Amino acid sequence: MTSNHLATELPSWSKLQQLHDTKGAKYDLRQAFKADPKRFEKYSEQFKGTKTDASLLVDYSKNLIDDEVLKTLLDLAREAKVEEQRDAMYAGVKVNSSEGRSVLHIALRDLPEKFKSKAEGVDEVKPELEHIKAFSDAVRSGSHKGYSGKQIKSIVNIGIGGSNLGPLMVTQALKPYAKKDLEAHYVSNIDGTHLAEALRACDPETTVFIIASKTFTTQETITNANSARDWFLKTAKDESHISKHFVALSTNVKEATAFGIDKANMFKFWDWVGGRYSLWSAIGLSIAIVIGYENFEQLLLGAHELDVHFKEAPLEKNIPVLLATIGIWYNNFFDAQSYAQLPYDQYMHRFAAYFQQASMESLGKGVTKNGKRVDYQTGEVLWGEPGTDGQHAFYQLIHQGTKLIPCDFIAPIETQNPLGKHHDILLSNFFAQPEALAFGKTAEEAKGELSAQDQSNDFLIQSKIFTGNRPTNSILAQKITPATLGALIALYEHKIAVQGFIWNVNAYDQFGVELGKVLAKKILPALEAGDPNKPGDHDSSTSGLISYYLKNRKGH
Ligand SMILES: O=P(O)(O)OC[C@H]1O[C@@H](O)[C@H](O)[C@@H](O)[C@@H]1O
Repeated sequence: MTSNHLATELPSWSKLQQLHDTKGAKYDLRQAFKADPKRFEKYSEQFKGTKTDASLLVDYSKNLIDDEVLKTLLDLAREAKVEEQRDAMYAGVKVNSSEGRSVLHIALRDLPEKFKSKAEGVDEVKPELEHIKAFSDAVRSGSHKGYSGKQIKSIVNIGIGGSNLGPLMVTQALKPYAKKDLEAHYVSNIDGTHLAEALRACDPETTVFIIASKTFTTQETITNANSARDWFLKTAKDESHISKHFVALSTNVKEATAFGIDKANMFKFWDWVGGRYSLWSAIGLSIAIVIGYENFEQLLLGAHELDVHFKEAPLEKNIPVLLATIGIWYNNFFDAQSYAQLPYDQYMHRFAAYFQQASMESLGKGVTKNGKRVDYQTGEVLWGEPGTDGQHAFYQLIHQGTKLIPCDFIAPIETQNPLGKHHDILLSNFFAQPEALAFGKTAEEAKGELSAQDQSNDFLIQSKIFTGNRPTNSILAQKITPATLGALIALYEHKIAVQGFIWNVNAYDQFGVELGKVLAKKILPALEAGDPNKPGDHDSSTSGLISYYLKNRKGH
């Protein structure tokens, strides 16, 4: 299923522009809620797993939308053939056209084999899960021992981008499910500090290194893995001990073998698993080790149930489609420059960082799948920090700044750590912030709060006005369990897919990360040679910086 369109050519695009100009820009949420007491019921959806405890309530009523806007957004989705593109993706059609690959992270979690996706390797998913189960069980139970017979106490996942952010985010978000006597470290940065700090906390006799790299050629990961091996061999001495302490997660068996990893210690996945969608694959091995295979399976099943919802719910009730199209409403018609994910759950502190890669690497594209340059905005700039920390840092700008920043607020109903009044206080903030953003404070109200003397102080009155009409979605999860987290991640993955379908960009390649890598490889020899007078052939700025670095570096 290919589509040829520029989003601006779809009939509903100009209608949305009109709707924005005639009423969207002036939309008043106070009036909208007053006019329709059932607005919350109308503009909210519940998602409940049937075989898992996944449970989400998504309230999108505090958006600058009415029935006509919503209908037109969904018309836009239909005109862009979102449903057909989704079905093609699920079936295994090579929708990643530039790389000639299917996009089948949904197949990794299709444990009930509902979608019958077709691609080479789909039938290997379950045996590979068995492999993950066997290894994670062995590490957790202590039956997998280090070379000197001791039980494994630490794992170090060495990987970057999609081979790091997913497992890191999930193991943090699900920390209450983690095995207590096992430390997990995640090393991604080429900055030696990252590895050095992790190794300081490890003992070579009781550490397993997980080298996670789809391609197994990524400079940071291979360099870190080599340094980890050197560190290990300094104590272990004998290379034959490596097999008990190093495993590889990769699609590239050849490179992993060349690195010295035993076939039995390789966990494979397939080219139809994009790096930023890979936590469900062997890349999730560290998740299975940390929270146990049964919980890992719940994560997969929760995501699968959301996959079923995305596939089967009519667009009007389809949560990823609703969030995606409402996002487009602001991104393309209100010129919103960014979008914030604000989890009110301390364990989810890497959630926005994870979706920064998933969303921005997927949708940061300027050409359509047919090679036409787009004449509209694509990927949202995604950012966020957990509440309430964010409130005391950057919310001022969201409330009263000049930029429109649509936000998603996410919170669990049940906390993992009941502690006095804490959770109610946290949730009171979770409820209050979207309320304040939507309804603001008028000049009259601001004036009413001032002393008689200050009521004529226009600066004070103006400064205390909250314009309101700042849009938010509020997502309440019952509890951040493995299945609910799986569903939540899948929800946002599909939001990305829908936006990609509508903007008609390939959300599954990443050519934009290449150029900098190539230039760094050209620069490295000059740094190694160390002659400040020979920085290489560059512009005066780059040469000047390299020379300055070479002149001033010490202790090299
Ligand atoms: O897993 P690999 O092959 O080492 O790749 C890691 C990351 O490498 C980056 O260059 C890519 O942009 C990411 O998409 C990817 O996740």
